[in-house]
Amino acid sequence: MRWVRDPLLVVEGLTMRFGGLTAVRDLSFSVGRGDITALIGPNGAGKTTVFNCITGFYKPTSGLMALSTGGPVRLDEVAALASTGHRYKCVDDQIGADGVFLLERMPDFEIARRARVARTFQNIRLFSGMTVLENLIVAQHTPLMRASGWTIKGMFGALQYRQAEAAAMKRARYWLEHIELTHRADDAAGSLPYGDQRRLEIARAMCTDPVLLCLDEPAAGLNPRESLELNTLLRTIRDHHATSILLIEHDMSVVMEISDHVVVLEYGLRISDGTPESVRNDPKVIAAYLGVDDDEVAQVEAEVGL
Ligand SMILES: Nc1ncnc2c1ncn2[C@@H]1O[C@H](COP(=O)(O)OP(=O)(O)OP(=O)(O)O)[C@@H](O)[C@H]1O
Repeated sequence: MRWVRDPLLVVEGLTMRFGGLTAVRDLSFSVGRGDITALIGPNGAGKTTVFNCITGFYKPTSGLMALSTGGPVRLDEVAALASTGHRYKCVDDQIGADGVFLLERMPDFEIARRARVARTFQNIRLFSGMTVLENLIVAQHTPLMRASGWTIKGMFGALQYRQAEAAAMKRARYWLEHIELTHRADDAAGSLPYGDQRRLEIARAMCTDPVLLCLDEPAAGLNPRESLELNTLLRTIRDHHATSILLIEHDMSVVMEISDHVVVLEYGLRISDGTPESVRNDPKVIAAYLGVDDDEVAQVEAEVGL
């Protein structure tokens, strides 16, 4: 169980209130380094709110979210850092350097750049008028701008900038091949079929070289063939890259097929946490899903093989 042995992210006592509504209540769970972790639960359980807290879109009401890129999160180290009042501690101050990051204290752009957490949204947010390849290059804007010395070196074609540009192109081409869209590189992203756009979004997020990739319902709206392609892509990311995946997903066949670890929420509370097998046989989880519409019950039972 990597989420115990080698946690990349530890969430402790996370609470998020919107006025009188508590969307997430004292939630604790870990994400194992190298795992695919699924966050599941009925509609309104608080899954997207958790994502929004981890990625800095919301500032949580209370709680701790510690991410460690160099080795397992150690709570003594986290407590020592928290007591200093700092947001993170890196090996050196370079962006991208390994370190410990207190996400609840960091703004969203710093979470993306320094802690290297990338995300996708429930609705597709590609630059639809740009080409497929341009979408992958734009994702690498920050390292390119840094190498350009914020335009001057870029304008004069400095070696450092040309090297960064070549590296960005190489990475974009690598991901294009992995999502099998090399032949569509010069087409507008908005002209791709839905499933291809979903995979392009994931490839774009991977171009930022994240340690944690947060995917909000990546299988939503996909047909069975596209779902299989998505599973293959996510397994490739897990098995061949130093990127752990945290996903929200309603499609139980995807969750049970590819997850190493499943965390179940209901009304903002964690009701189950473990391997896919243990979670799908957990009476609390079955009851939570039985609490939804009858047709959804039948669908979930069929998908988890009950
Ligand atoms: N910005 C907000 N302001 C007020 N209430 C919010 C806000 N965001 C979420 N909520 C509420 O918090 C609760 C949890 O919502 P959330 O979107 O996190 O659930 P979810 O599990 O992701 O649901 P779904 O599966 O339907 O996407 C809901 O009652 C929702 O209405």
